[in-house]
Amino acid sequence: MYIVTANEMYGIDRYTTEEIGMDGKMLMENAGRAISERIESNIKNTDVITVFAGSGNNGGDGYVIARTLLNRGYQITVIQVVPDEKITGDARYYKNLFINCGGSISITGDPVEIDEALNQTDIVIDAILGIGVKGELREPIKTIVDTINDSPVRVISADIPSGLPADEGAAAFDSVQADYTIIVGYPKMSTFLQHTAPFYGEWETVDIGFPESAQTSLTRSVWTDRQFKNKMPDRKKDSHKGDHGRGLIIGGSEEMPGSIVMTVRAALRAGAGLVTAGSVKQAIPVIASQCIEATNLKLKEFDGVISGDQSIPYQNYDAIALGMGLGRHESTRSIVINAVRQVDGPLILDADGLYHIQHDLELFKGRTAPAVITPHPGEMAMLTGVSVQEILREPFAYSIEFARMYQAFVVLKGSFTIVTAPNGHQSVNTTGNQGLAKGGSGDVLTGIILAMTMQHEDLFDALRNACFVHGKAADLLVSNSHSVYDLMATDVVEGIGKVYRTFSAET
Ligand SMILES: NC(=O)C1=CN([C@@H]2O[C@H](COP(=O)(O)OP(=O)(O)OC[C@H]3O[C@@H](n4cnc5c(N)ncnc54)[C@H](O)[C@@H]3O)[C@@H](O)[C@H]2O)[C@@H](O)CC1
Ligand SMILES: Nc1ncnc2c1ncn2[C@@H]1O[C@H](COP(=O)(O)OP(=O)(O)O)[C@@H](O)[C@H]1O
Ligand SMILES: [K+]
Repeated sequence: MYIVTANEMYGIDRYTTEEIGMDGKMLMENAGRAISERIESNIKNTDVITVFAGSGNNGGDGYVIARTLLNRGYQITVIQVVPDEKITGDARYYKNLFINCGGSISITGDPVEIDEALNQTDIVIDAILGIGVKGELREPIKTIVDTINDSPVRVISADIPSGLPADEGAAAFDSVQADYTIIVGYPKMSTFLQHTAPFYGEWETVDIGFPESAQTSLTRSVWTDRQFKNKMPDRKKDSHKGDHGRGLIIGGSEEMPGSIVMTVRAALRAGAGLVTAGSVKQAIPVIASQCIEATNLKLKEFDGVISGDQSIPYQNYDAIALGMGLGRHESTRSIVINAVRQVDGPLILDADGLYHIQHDLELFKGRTAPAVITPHPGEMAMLTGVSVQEILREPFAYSIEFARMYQAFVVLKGSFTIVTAPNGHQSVNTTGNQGLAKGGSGDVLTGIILAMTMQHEDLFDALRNACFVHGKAADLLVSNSHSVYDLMATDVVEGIGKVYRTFSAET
């Protein structure tokens, strides 16, 4: 499922009308009809419906919806929130059809009248503004949006909650708070931003007839159950442990042996053939007792942290993950710097590994093998020198800039994790829940990433599948045996098997 900006959506619209030759009116009729169908399956036939229609094509969709539901016997009226002369083009055409079918319209922006109407309404259809919104809401629309939000009525938004920007980057906005949004064609970027996603409520998309060829330039999408299943590699009956990857995980310190334990356990559960844990001598007994399937590599240490120059046979491993629980001692930096320089296979940097590399990012440019960074927004802010708020406001843009500049894969974690490839392609993970907002979840993800990197041919697929498994494990656990309160990172490791059993051909 592709994700679009407003400009990309207008481009698809233009292509469909100009190159394919489909009439714009037909697209609007298709949109209004498709939205009406979804509305019908979500309401009672006795519900009183008020459509709020604005001046643009979103208002036009509103008039198609109003006519369709009127003709199906619903009690429906339109409140047009702009003066009549603002309704032009296709919207004017559909307004006239609604009137010709006996529809009733009141033209008002008066909050008292609107409040009275809302008191007698069960369902609001929000067709005030679509993806064409610019800047702050003007009056009377701003007050109308506030009035709708203050009322307990159920709100269904057409395409996008009115006022909400389609794209990332907006610092402040006023928006209708929808209970349910029926998105035309493709989800917009704001569907997947932490601060804008909640305005959509539940959402789904409707197909209005855009041709497949309109999508060719799109490079951003949601990773779906089906894609996960298709891209999960088969395991041959005669395979041996070397076929499934030899991974090295470096991390841990005397005070933090737990995080590397979770990474190692997750890598093993996710299917790695062999895993070696490289750590300080004080952490090895903990790792060895918690992960008896792994082997251990004792690294030089000072004062309980990995320290100084090491001679690590990186060439013996198919992929390396580095950083969890390292600590931030100055003397630990050299292992990170040297790994970025020397590891000539896939290298995954996480947590304190990111801290140590922050002033030497240029080293990524000298690598011939891929690097993967797995920052949460705080770590991404540290790496890019901007605030966490700025990262959250434009996670797609910051990820792409980093990935292109340093030719690295970026896994920017969050409630919607965005995976970005060096060529700028981006994929959003929608699995996972707030039960994962706990120490250790990221360590588990890194272990899964390591295992997937060694099992997939394509690294972008590996990262997308890893994020999918991580979140889905949490989702399955929360819907069966756990809750978002008690879920722990170690449970997520045990949940990996549930995902494989549910989604993969190989059970
Ligand atoms: N291919 C497509 O893109 C299709 C789009 N359709 C609908 O068309 C919508 C986009 O239509 P438009 O481009 O006309 O955009 P809108 O329907 O969002 O309307 C834009 C108009 O709203 C007003 N406006 C903008 N910002 C405002 C603000 N801050 N305060 C008050 N008023 C403001 C302006 O008068 C502007 O011309 C989509 O969201 C969707 O609902 C559908 O009809 C079918 C096809
Ligand atoms: N509310 C949430 N919904 C979905 N996934 C979440 C949520 N909160 C956290 N996660 C996931 O949990 C992991 C947390 O990673 P991170 O912040 O590095 O944790 P830690 O360093 O404590 O292990 C990430 O994969 C993130 O995507
Ligand atoms: K809308």
